[in-house]
Amino acid sequence: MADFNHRKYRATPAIVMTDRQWPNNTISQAPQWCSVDLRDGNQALVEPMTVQQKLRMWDLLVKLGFTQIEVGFPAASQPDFDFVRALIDGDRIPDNVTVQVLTQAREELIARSYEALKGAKQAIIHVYNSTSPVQRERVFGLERDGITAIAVQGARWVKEYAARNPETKWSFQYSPESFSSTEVDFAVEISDAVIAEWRDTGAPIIINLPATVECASPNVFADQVEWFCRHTQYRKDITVSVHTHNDRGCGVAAGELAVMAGADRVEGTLLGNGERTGNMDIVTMAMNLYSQGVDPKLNLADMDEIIAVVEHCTTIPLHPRHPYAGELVFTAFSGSHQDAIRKCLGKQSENEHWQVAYLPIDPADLGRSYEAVIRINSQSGKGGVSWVLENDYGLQLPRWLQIDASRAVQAKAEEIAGEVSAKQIWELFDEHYLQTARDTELSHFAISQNNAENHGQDQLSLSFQYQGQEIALQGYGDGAISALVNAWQQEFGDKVEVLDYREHALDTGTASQAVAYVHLSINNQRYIGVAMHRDVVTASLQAVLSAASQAVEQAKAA
Ligand SMILES: CC(=O)SCCNC(=O)CCNC(=O)[C@H](O)C(C)(C)COP(=O)(O)OP(=O)(O)OC[C@H]1O[C@@H](n2cnc3c(N)ncnc32)[C@H](O)[C@@H]1OP(=O)(O)O
Ligand SMILES: CC(C)C(=O)C(=O)O
Ligand SMILES: [Mg+2]
Repeated sequence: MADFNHRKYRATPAIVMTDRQWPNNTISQAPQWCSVDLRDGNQALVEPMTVQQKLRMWDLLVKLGFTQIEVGFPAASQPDFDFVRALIDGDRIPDNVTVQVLTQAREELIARSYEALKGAKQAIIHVYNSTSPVQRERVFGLERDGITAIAVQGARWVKEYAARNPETKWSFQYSPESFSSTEVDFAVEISDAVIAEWRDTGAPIIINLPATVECASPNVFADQVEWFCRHTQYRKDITVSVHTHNDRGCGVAAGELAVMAGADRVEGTLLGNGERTGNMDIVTMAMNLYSQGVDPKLNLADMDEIIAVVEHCTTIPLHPRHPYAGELVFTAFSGSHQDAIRKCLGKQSENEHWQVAYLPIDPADLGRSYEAVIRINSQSGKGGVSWVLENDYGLQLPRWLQIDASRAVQAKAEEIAGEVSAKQIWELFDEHYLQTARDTELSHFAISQNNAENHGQDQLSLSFQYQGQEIALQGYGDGAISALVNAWQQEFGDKVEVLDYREHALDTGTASQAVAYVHLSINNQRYIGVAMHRDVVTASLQAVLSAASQAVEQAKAA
């Protein structure tokens, strides 16, 4: 039995700050994005990406509009080194894109990183060392001063090697790794020491604050970032970047709150691949901005391509409920959700803001079709069933028919304990309504329109097939349906009342058809008839016969 004991843990200390500003801020523009798919994402894979896979990911990142891309840790392995060379030697880096590489603060690794970047037009050298108490005490066995000395020495090497490679426009980036677990005053102190080392070079400086391990709620991270921004001596001279992980499931929230707290730049990966539970998911954060009317400055419209490339490169399948991208995220099974979506979509016009219940964004923006939005199982109601019949088969069911049809579909869903496809819904509709119409097929009819001989009414004569017999009827009425109802009453002695009648044209693609729906009360019992025909009067008469014949069947069975 595992020792499941919460007393083994303690709370991450909160930041003492009574005048925090970030909760009052909103995000009105996208931060700078830096993709770390090819480094942090890659280092978390069971099988790191091959050069071919990296190139495919690279091409996608460039296409999406990333202008800063961390391409690897070239001093760590030959494939990482070769990939950076492939980008530079293959002239694959567009002028507006800056590559970034990561290195520890060790001279041989820094030297190798510069070697990898030789010939790049512009590049960011990203150096890090770890700063939290656990890292200081248990991993490095050093006091704050010793840890600061590693960072400053690393910064000095970075500066020196940059000076030896002046053909490249360099930017310098420092990460106090494990920032989220580091005392804020020390994070500021060590970062300021690094900045002081770099300031005289004139190179752009990025200080990247990582939640290497997410160990507190996102508001605490936002406090740490705000505290950092307010206490560094060099706020105006630097770009403040954040790099969050998702250990508590709040990587995106922490990224967003950090931007509210002053971060200019956000590092993350597409769909959140990365160490342990992943890096902060740039797709989700960018789409969150998009859904608030903020230009995310990334073009994520071809979501299916993004998923295909990420799955190919990471060999990790996407969760079907992954925000914005998963197969099920724009799908509603619940009846009341389907009903609300159908009503809202019917009222949504092109030139207004999106106002559709249960759909935070328009699925069409990401190349998703509306057909996939509403899917039917036992949780679905009449709204969903009518949506499918309308969208896929062009039927605009009246409300009483929606209710009746959804009962049949519900029964089927319960029987199969699963999803009922659009095709199955159509088959049920056909079996329940259209088959009865075929069983009472109209052979011929003739109407003579109202004239004096007919007492100002229409005269109808018709015959139809019923169980191998040809049955003939004749009657008068105000229109064909009324004449048929009167004829039926007269012939069979039933009390028949038309409760409702609808018809509409149905574009089947090849030829235009009409569909008629009739709701009859026969001897105080309700019956539904539906029929299709290219002639609307034929469809109406057929629908009445279909409904009436059910009363006959029921009387026989009683
Ligand atoms: C949170 C992050 O994602 S950080 C990035 C992590 N990514 C990776 O580590 C992937 C790439 N790294 C690697 O492949 C390897 O670590 C290499 C090739 C770079 C280096 O490998 P090695 O030299 O064998 O050693 P290793 O990484 O284990 O380094 C440990 C040594 O470096 C020191 N060290 C670790 N990090 C740093 C750092 N950022 N700066 C300076 N020294 C460091 C350690 O104190 C330790 O020193 P010791 O040998 O004197 O005890
Ligand atoms: C190297 C740093 C930025 C990192 O990946 C982390 O701390 O998570
Ligand atoms: Mg990381």
